[in-house]
Amino acid sequence: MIEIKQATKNFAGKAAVKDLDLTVPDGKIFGFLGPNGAGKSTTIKMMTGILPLDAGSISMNGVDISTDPMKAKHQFGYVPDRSDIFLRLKGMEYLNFFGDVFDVPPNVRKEKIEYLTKSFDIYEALNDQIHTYSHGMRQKIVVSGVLLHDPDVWILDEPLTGLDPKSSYTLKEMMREHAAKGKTVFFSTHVLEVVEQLCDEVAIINKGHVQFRGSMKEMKQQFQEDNNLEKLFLELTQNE
Ligand SMILES: Nc1ncnc2c1ncn2[C@@H]1O[C@H](COP(=O)(O)OP(=O)(O)OP(=O)(O)O)[C@@H](O)[C@H]1O
Repeated sequence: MIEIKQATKNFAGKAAVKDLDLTVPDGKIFGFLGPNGAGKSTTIKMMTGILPLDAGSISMNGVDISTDPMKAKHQFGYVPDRSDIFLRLKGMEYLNFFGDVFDVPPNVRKEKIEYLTKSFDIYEALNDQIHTYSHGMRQKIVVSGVLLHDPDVWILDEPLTGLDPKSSYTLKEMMREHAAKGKTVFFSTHVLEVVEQLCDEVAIINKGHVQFRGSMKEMKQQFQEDNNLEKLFLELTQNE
C-alpha cells in the first residue's frame, strides 16, 4: 500500500504538486492519469525518494520514504520514464548488476532472467551492449531489472510508451497478475485509453492537484457531469 499525505513540491517558488493526498490500495491496478506537465513525474519522484518533499509525507507498506529511505526503497520497484542508463553494459551484465544489488540468489536469478527476457523477446540480445538496443528494448531491459527481485510495490512511470503491442500486452498481463496476488501496482499515463484498458481505480491529476479519485465507472460518470473534467477529458483523448 502507498500512502501520500499532503505532499507538496515547489520549483522556483511555484508548486508542481500541492497538498496531494492519495492512498493506493493493494490488489488493484491504480492509474495516475494527467496531461503533460500535470505533476505525475514529480509525484513519482517524491514517492521513490529521488526528490525530497517540501511538505507532507509518503509511505510504502507503512515505511516512510523521508525518515527511513533504505527500508522504504526495498518495498518497491521503480521503472522511470526515461531508460538511457548503463548503455555500455551488455543486457546480461545489467541484469546481473540488479541481481547483485538486490541479493537475488543465483538459481532464482537465472530462472527469472530467462522468464522475463523471453516474455519480452529480448533473451537473444542479452549478450549485446544496451547502446545497440532500440528504445523499446531498453524499456524492456529496465522493466526486467526492476522485476528481478520481485518487489511488492510496482511504480511505473509511463511504462507502455514505446513498447511494441506484444510487449505491451505482456507487461499489462504481468501487472494484472501482480495485482491479483494482492500486491500494489501504480502507474502513470497521459493516455486515457490505457487507463480504460487496465485500471481498477484511477486518480486524475491536473496542475499539481488531484481532481478526481475513484473507480473507472465513477470516472466516466464524472466526466459527463463535471464541466472541468469534460475539458480535461478532451485534452487526455487528444494525446496519442
Ligand atoms: N526540475 C524541475 N525544475 C523546474 N520545474 C520542474 C522540474 N520538474 C518539473 N517541473 C515542472 O513541474 C510541473 C510538473 O511536471 P511533471 O514532470 O511532474 O509533469 P508530468 O505530469 O509528469 O508531465 P509529463 O506527462 O509531460 O511527463 C511542470 O510545470 C514542470 O515544468
